[in-house]
Amino acid sequence: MSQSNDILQVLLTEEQLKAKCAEMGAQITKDYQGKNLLLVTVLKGAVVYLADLMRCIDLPCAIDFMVVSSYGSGVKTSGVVKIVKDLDQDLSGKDILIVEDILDSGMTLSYLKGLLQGRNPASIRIATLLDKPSRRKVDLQADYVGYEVPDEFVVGYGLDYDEKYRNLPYVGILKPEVYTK
Ligand SMILES: O=P(O)(O)OC[C@H]1O[C@H](OP(=O)(O)OP(=O)(O)O)[C@H](O)[C@@H]1O
Ligand code: HPA
Ligand SMILES: [Mg+2]
Repeated sequence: MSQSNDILQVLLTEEQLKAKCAEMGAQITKDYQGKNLLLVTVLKGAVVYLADLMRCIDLPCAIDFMVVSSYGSGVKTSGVVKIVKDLDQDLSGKDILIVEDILDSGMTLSYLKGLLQGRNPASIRIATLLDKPSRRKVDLQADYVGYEVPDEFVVGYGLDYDEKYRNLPYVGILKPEVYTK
């Protein structure tokens, strides 16, 4: 059965996502000239965005990954951010750009930013493809934002519900009956 049957509405098409990566990549390329850029990506959701964004950054840059989880198999944050896998390197002197798929309650990123800040990087910023400001629980803003999304649970382009839908090429609103039944 096609996963598209569970989608209420397509919010962002493949073409829009591609254009946004090009736009954000060009801005990051401008801003990080002469810097020691390290893209820190939060698995698993942000992996699709990273793969597209990094190819639009025309600069030498390294990548590294963390696994952090607070949603488990639900649609609401547990509020407890768990580090499942940490970075493999020292951050001193590096210009860190945290790459995320979505900034929702902000619990994940505020925890992560604080943690990495304590490791003495040269700078630290956040790039998020999606921003859902209506759900924010902590005062946090990203430095680079792709699109603002409404207060709906969205999936696709890396974002999951219960580990499904990550491979949809677009971002769509999940039908509520999928997670209320
Ligand atoms: O702003 P918040 O409310 O903290 O939500 C954002 C986080 O939630 C999702 O991750 P999740 O914990 O579902 O892990 P996943 O990336 O493996 O899907 C998403 O990828 C962000 O990392
Ligand atoms: O809307 C969402 N969709 C998928 N994962 C998420 N993690 C936080 N918000 C969301
Ligand atoms: Mg998730």
